[in-house]
Amino acid sequence: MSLTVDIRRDLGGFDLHTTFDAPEGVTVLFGRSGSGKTSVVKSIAGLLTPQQGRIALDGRVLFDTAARIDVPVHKRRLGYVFQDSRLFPHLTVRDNLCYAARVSGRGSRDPKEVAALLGISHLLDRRTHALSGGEAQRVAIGRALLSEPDMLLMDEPLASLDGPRKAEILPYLETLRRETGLSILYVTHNMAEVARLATHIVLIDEGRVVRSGAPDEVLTDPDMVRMLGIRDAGAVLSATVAAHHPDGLSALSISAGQLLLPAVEAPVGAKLRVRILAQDVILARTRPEDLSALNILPVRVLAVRRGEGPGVVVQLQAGQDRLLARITRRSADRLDIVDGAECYAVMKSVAVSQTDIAVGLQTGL
Ligand SMILES: Nc1ncnc2c1ncn2[C@@H]1O[C@H](COP(=O)(O)OP(=O)(O)OP(=O)(O)O)[C@@H](O)[C@H]1O
Repeated sequence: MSLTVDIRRDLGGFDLHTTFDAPEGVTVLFGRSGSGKTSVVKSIAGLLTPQQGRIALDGRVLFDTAARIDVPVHKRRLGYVFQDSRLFPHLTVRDNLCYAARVSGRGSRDPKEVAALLGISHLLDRRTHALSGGEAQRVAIGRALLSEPDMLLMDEPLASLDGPRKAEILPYLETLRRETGLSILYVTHNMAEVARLATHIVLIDEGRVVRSGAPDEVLTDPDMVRMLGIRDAGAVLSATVAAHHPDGLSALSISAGQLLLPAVEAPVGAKLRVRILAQDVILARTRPEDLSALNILPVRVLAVRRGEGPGVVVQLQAGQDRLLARITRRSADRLDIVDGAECYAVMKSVAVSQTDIAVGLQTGL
C-alpha cells in the first residue's frame, strides 16, 4: 500500500503544509519536536481535519477537500499505535487483542499467531495493568494488527520506553515488517530507530517536507546532517554475513569489501543493515599499516561540508554505498581532503554494536 499526502492546516499560527508519498515498506517521518509530525499522522487517521488537501491510500481517497470527501476515522482502515499503549486495564491481553478485531469487523487473523509474532503468547491471560512498558506496547501493536489495517500508523511507539526496552521491541518491529508485509508510517525523532527500520525517509521541519528518499541517500546527505543531528549522523550499509571467526569477530561483505565486527547474531548468508556513525570513521590518504583498527576501506570523497565549528562532514563513495566521516577542519586541510580525493576510511570493529545492526532488512525493500 502506498500513501499520498498533500495537506494544509493552520494550527494557531503554525502552518502545516505537508506533501509526501509513503511507498510500500516503512516510511519514517522524522523531525524535531514541534515540527508537525503528530499533526500529519492525526490528519491521516482522521483525528485532525486539514483545511485543504488530499490523502489517498493506493486508489482509495480518505480525504479530499475538492471532492468533499472525509472518510470517518473508523472507516479509514488504518491501525494507530500511540506513544502510550492505551490498553484497557480491566481486560486481559487476549481481550485487548480481540477488541480491535471485533470493532473493525475485519478480524480474520488469528490472535494467537499475532501474539507469537510479537512474543506475547505467554501473556495472553494476564491483565494489562501489570505489564511492563515494552510488553504493553507489543500488545498495542498486536491490537492494531488484528484490526487488519491497510496501513499502520505508529507515532513514536518507543518514546516512553528506556534504552533496554527499546532494544527489546525493535527486533519485533523488524519481524513485523518482514512477515506481514504491512506498510507502516513510523514517526520518530530517534535516529537509531530510523537507521534500523526505515525503507523510506521523510524529513519534516516547521510543517514542511525538506527532504525525502531512500535511507542510504537521505542519511548520507551532508546537507541534512544538521537536521539529523551531528552526533547521530551516519550511514546505513547493506551487508551479508560472510563468516564467524573463532576469535569472536564476524566478517560481513559489503559493496566496498569486508567489515569485521564483534560477533553478529545472525547465520552466514543473512542479510543485514549496519549503521556506521560519521564520528566513528577516520580518514587516511595512504593505506595505514600497523593499526589496531581492523576495517580499512578504499573510498573516494564526494563532498566536504564545513560547518561553523572546527568539524567538517565528508561524504564518501565506498563501493556502491555511501559513508559519512566527521573529522576536524584542521585534518581535512592537512590531508587535502577535497572532492574527488582517493583515501581510506578506517573504522574500529568495536564501534558498531548489536543495536546498530538490523537482521533481515537491507537498505531497500
Ligand atoms: N490543535 C492544535 N491547535 C493549535 N496548535 C497546535 C495544535 N496541534 C498542534 N499544534 C502546534 O503545531 C505544532 C506541531 O505540533 P505537532 O504535535 O504536530 O509536532 P510534533 O513534530 O509531533 O512534535 P513532538 O515530537 O513534540 O510530538 C506545534 O507548534 C504545536 O504546538
